Amino acid sequence: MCTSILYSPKDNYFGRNLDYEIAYGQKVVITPRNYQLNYRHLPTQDTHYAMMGVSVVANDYPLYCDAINEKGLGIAGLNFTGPGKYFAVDESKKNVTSFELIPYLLSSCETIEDVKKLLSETNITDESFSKDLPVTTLHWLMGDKSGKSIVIESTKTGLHVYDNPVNTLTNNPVFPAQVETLANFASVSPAQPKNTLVPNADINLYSRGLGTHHLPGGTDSNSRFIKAAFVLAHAPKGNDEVENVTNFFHILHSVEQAKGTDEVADNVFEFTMYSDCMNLDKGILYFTTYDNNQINAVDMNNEDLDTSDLITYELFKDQAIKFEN
Ligand SMILES: C[C@H](CCC(=O)NCCS(=O)(=O)O)[C@H]1CC[C@H]2[C@@H]3[C@H](O)C[C@@H]4C[C@H](O)CC[C@]4(C)[C@H]3C[C@H](O)[C@]12C
Repeated sequence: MCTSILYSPKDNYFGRNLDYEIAYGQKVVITPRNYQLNYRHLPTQDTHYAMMGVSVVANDYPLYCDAINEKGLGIAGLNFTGPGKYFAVDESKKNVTSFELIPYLLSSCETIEDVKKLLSETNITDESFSKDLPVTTLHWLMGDKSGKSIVIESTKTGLHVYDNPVNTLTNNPVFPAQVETLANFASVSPAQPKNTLVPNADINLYSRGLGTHHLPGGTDSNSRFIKAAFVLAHAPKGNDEVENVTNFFHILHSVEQAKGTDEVADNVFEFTMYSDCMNLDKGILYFTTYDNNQINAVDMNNEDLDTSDLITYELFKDQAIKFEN
């Protein structure tokens, strides 16, 4: 399972938990403006917006899991097995494979309005990158500097783009059905509840936090959707970068998966491999990983973005415990 959010206290922060059981050797990857972007069905782009995110690099191609561009547009791909469906090439549309979608959108769009326009003439095709890296069915959360986000879903009924009122995305079911379930938890609150159950009885509110008693805590995607939407909606808005990056990771870590809690096959467990937080306004990617709680960062503006080769940084690191004695 995965969870992605857009948090906008002042600057806008976009990112995700990547929960899975298979590591693909992801790195932090910057694609500079003059890296040649090739597509299966579209013309090569010799120059485009620079982008940065978490990616697998295969045959010198950036296979992004999530990324932002230099204009402050962010995107994350999350598993969407079941409802998700890609199509054969459609000559009346711009055809883009699912693994090209992130560079395709980030290379030329500045806002989610630009994305909506481009997607209205786009078909996502069902071709794989290679035999070893087959097609994965995803849906995507995208956010920009306006503080608004959209969800992109390609299903058997076609390509859909939904405005996202809660700036949160997890996995199944389809996004409109996910949003509908929020109603079941509408009374969840950070405040202590009023006794409307048996108003005449004197009910002892025996614990703090009883307003969240019905908040789901499971690792399933609907539970994480509700919980992340709640924690995000009530997150404080800090004044400085460190405070807001810290808040961001607390929101994501409220739905992270500890090893041993989500069994996907006999004795195989999904867990939160990494969490990232990308400042859309400043072009900085912060990250933590399962084995390293330290917040690490890469600032794309500290690189020469007018170059043509991919720039990579290690993502998975060892734990760094600071002994005090
Ligand atoms: C597994 C990841 C999604 C995590 C997630 O949503 N987990 C929930 C699992 S489930 O619902 O409970 O089954 C997805 C997100 C982005 C995906 C990667 C990106 O799409 C980039 C390439 C695309 C290639 O086609 C396959 C390898 C790959 C490198 C993908 C591997 C894998 O499918 C990733 C890493």
